Amino acid sequence: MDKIIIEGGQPLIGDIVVSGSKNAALPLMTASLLTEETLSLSNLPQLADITTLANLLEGLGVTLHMNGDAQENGALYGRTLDLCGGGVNDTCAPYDLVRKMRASVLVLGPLLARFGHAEVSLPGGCAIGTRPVDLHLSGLEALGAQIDLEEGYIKARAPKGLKGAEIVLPIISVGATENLLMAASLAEGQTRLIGAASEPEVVDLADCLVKMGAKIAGIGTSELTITGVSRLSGAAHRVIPDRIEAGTFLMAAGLTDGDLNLRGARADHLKSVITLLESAGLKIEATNEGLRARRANGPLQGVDVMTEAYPGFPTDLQAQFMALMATAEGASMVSETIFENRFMHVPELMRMGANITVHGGTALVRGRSRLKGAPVMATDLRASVSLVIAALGAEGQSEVNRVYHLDRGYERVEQKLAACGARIRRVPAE
Ligand SMILES: CC(=O)N[C@H]1[C@@H](OP(=O)(O)OP(=O)(O)OC[C@H]2O[C@@H](n3ccc(=O)[nH]c3=O)[C@H](O)[C@@H]2O)O[C@H](CO)[C@@H](O)[C@@H]1O
Ligand SMILES: C=C(OP(=O)(O)O)C(=O)O
Repeated sequence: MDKIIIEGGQPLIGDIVVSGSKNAALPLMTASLLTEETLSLSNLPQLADITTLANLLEGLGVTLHMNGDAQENGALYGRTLDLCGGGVNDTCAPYDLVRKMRASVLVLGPLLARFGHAEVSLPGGCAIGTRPVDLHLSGLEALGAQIDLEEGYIKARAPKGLKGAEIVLPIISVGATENLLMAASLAEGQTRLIGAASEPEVVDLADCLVKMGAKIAGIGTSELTITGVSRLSGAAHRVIPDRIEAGTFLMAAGLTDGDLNLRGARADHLKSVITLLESAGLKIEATNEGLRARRANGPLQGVDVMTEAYPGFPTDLQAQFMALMATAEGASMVSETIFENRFMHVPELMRMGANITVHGGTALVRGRSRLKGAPVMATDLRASVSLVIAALGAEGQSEVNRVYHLDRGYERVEQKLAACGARIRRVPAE
């Protein structure tokens, strides 16, 4: 397995172009199953998760054609992917592909709505929590689907098609909202989705569905009204910039006492993050190109945070924020309310000298002036990057193992950081 070696202590100074959002791109790709025409997605990041989903869609019969905007070391970036669902001839998403990535479950709604049947492997538990899909399933049942769980597979049928209904989501779920939004777009009649997620990635999907001919009201709010149509068409859509990648680099600027220009970062998607980082002592300015981040003056201060659904502080930035707080003056309470097992970066940060005590879903971080480099193990995507940015600010050398997690969600991360002065290199597996 590849590992990353980092010599810490260099301030990150320079420009970073923010990539297209992984969590927007994945549901958008599954929307190609809703139509026999071509969906063209630009600004697609090059990531392991995108490849996994592309393989899954190709297995179902979607034809894929990739064009790149820029090339580096033979790979294409800022790519445009044309997906044509005209030849879909299989409605089964097998375990081998679904287990690699939970977002695969997003093929369920579109397949069921368009073909009247689908079989999708249950994604199973994963590192950050149990992550059930009960809300996806009960929502589809409300739309008239019959669902059975057999041999680890979700077997869904709607031989007479889906019918609009009122669905109340008791927990805000990004994935359930996306699955139900896609399914309801091709259902007969009107669906009201109450308690819907309003994350920018959900909005991006809804915007694309509207371009494809869907009728959706309330986009960006917690109540979506979808009037089903009998068919959707192709469309061209640009994936939004990755707010989680941008937020990660904002924190990296703070951790290394650097000065970063994040080209393409959208302040409107990062309001709660910017407010929190400013109260911790970062100066974040909107520029013509995106966001500029550096320390305001002096050391960072400990501040408390609680993860929440959008527009609250995102769980996908909790690990990175904890790394930042590990070197702030004073203490910080970090409360994780979305996933029950998302503190796996804690023992690894402690190997670097962080002082953290965990009680249930809350971690008390007592800051110290500097962390020390150490060999650490990446356990999930955001935990991995928290270790990378902690190592960039630490004294001495760190070795981050199991970086395949990082490759799921951060495009060319070593190149982007090295271009801003980081001493970082990847050691490929032997
Ligand atoms: C590919 C993608 O976009 N992943 C993001 C998506 O994941 P994902 O869509 O899986 O996350 P959800 O918003 O669905 O999960 C939120 C909470 O709802 C619970 N839940 C969810 C569905 C369900 O049927 N039953 C249930 O109980 C989950 O266990 C969790 O506690 O949103 C999360 C929350 O912002 C992010 O951390 C992930 O990065
Ligand atoms: C948890 C994440 O992704 P996924 O939902 O695909 O596991 C993430 O992007 O941080």
